[in-house]
Amino acid sequence: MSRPEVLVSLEHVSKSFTGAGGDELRVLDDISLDLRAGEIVALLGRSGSGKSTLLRTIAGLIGPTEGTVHYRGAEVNGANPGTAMVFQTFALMPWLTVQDNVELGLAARGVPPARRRERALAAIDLIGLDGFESAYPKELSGGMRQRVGFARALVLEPDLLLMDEPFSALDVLTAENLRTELMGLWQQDGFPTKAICVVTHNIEEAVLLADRVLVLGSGPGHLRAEVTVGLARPRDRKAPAFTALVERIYDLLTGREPGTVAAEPTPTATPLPDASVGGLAGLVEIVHARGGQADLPALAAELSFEVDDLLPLVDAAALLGFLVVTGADLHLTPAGETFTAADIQQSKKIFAEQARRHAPLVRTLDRALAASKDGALRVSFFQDLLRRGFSRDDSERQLATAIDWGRYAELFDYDAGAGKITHDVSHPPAAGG
Ligand SMILES: Nc1ncnc2c1ncn2[C@@H]1O[C@H](COP(=O)(O)OP(=O)(O)OP(=O)(O)O)[C@@H](O)[C@H]1O
Repeated sequence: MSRPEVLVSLEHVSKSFTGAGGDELRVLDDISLDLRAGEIVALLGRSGSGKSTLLRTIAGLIGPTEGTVHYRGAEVNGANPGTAMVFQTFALMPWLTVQDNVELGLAARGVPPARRRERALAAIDLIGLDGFESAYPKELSGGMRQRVGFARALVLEPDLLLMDEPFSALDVLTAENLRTELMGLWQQDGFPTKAICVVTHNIEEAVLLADRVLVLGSGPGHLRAEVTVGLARPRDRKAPAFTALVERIYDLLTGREPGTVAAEPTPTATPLPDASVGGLAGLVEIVHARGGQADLPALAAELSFEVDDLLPLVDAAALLGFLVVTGADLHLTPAGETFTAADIQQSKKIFAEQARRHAPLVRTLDRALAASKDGALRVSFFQDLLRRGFSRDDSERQLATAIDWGRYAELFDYDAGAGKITHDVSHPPAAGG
């Protein structure tokens, strides 16, 4: 059996933006992929991994810095004619009725008015907006507005429907409802699009919708793994095969990337997660309070946060050896247990020890200070070094995190006025680090 036709194909696509300081920020790195007729592909990754940039590149809304995008074999330069986009924030024209919003794209493509009207009515009907043709967006609930977003994209009958976190601005029930309806339509004959590519940072949503999940890694965004979801539709979130896949993808998102662990991790090879001491210690305490074990999605739901929001704290606690992450489960380690149970001075000592051992930038600063003549070093020295591996913003974030951690651990202090990192004289460094 021959494979379904390739609709859109990306070859060695990289994308860089020019940052605020004029420096180059690489957001996508060497991405190659094919999107084929008949499939739903989810692009899954953490915040900032470049998912939206990748989707906009597929749509031709932005051009790649390197590499090519092809639609049915023809190179795309400008808007990709085979795609239409559904946005997270609906992006409707508030001064136009539902009908006019849906017709807008057809007008831009030169479809005559009578045919426009006919096609818009069909799309409105398909997506369950019948009776709301003359309503204005402000009269509609979020769920209904996003239905307009879907109708406006589907009316164009794109080969490939692109969706950028289309359900994440909706409440949980509305989102679930719309997802289920969309999947119902997808399985019907006559659904006006051949393939769907959806951006999400929600693992369950990816497994619920997609035939293939492409997991993006960060810094810069790259394809980290591809997971095939061979489950029959409609899918049951509670089925063992479903939860097993979710667990596997959690491992891919939270685990270390193969090949990135150097013999002695360096500050650029092992960046510090963007987490304050207070934040990561709070997470360790919460896991401690739950008997040393917690399920990450359940914890996020309980705290009314997204899993994505908790990941930097999880990463930081795992880097420092306070938690171990297996799939979606967090387990307290003996070091985490002692850290939480100890008094403040003891906690600081444990933190200092773990940070020196496991947080490369903290270790680097600590060692450099120990070797300095007067126990003070210019922060710009480290900024310049970090710029070899990070953008300006990211190197500043790395230093801010290291300083926060080092201050708490009483390893060093920061004199912002002088722009110098200084040794915390009350606690001389341990010999050998
Ligand atoms: N036009 C732009 N100019 C400069 N930087 C940009 C631009 N667009 C995106 N970026 C940067 O590219 C990186 C990736 O952004 P992108 O929105 O693609 O990620 P994402 O994975 O979709 O994140 P999120 O889930 O938070 O939406 C970010 O660091 C972002 O600040």
